Amino acid sequence: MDLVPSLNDKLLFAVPKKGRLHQACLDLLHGSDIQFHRHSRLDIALVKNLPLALIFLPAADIPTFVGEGRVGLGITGRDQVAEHECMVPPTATTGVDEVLDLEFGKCKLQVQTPRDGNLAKPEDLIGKNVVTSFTELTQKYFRALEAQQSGSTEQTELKTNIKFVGGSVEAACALGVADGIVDLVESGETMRAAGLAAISTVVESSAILIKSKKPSDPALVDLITARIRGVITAKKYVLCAYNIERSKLDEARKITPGRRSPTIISLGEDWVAVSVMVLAKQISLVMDRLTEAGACDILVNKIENCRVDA
Ligand SMILES: Nc1ncnc2c1ncn2[C@@H]1O[C@H](COP(=O)(O)OP(=O)(O)OP(=O)(O)O)[C@@H](O)[C@H]1O
Ligand SMILES: O=P(O)(O)OC[C@H]1O[C@H](OP(=O)(O)OP(=O)(O)O)[C@H](O)[C@@H]1O
Repeated sequence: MDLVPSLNDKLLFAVPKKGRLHQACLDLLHGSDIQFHRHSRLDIALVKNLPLALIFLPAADIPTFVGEGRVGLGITGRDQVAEHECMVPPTATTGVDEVLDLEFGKCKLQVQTPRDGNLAKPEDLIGKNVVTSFTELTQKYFRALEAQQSGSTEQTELKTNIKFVGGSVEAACALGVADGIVDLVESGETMRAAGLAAISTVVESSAILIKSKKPSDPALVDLITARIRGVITAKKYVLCAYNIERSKLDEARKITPGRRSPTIISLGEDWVAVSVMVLAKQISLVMDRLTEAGACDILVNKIENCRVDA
């Protein structure tokens, strides 16, 4: 099946084809009712219910495709955008704009050295071998460090030797290829298992929705952004409902102010029913405090989807 001709009138949306961001992106598309069928081995899928086509690409390549403009929207890590922008600085018409922080894929790009060695500060790596998949950001980082150390603003040749590897970066020190590495850390398990410790952070990252400077269908970009924002917000909040005596309502409102305000329904002269959005990670504490304040019949519901102000 030749899909390419049918892409002409479609907004293209790049999604990581594998790796750490892939499944979370598929869940987000599902939650946003972006319906598609991907044929096996095909990296293009037409969306059934919107004038949109998904392009499955490596996360590292997505800033290039969106930055060039033919692909209007994309999801990748902020680290990948930063790496790309070091290599190809954005102009008025090229490069990408960040639309939304998607609040998954959180990690840090960190300088790491052997735990039992004597390289405790990033300056100790100047003039040594550093291995990474993020060569542009690493060069920028060591260039700044070397300039700071020499006290000169003049650009001289980089003393630190930066080498690229595509994966399993953490093996480089043990194999004698590197004195230190610059790699992503989330839980820190990979780093600790390799006998390494983080000595500095280059950038902090999470998955982001990006768009090109002039997408072919800005209205559709806005619609997809609103849908995705709704799914992200729904995951972050729960809906809490409780009953309370009217005389205790002021205290309860302080505990659950809501995003705009709680919804309050009268249950006769003395009692009210309250319904309010609460941050999911705070709900246990909020329920404890509501109980103390005299609330009863407290119920908590998941929010499947929502449209609320940013
Ligand atoms: N351990 C992690 N925790 C959270 N996010 C991560 C982690 N590792 C990578 N990421 C994010 O996911 C993006 C893609 O990284 P990943 O290593 O999955 O890419 P890949 O190279 O396409 O896949 P693979 O490693 O399977 O070849 C990174 O740029 C980063 O933003
Ligand atoms: O701090 P942690 O939770 O252990 O995660 C960090 C690891 O995750 C990423 O690699 P990934 O497993 O995606 O594979 P890769 O080494 O092939 O890139 C990253 O490059 C680290 O190796």
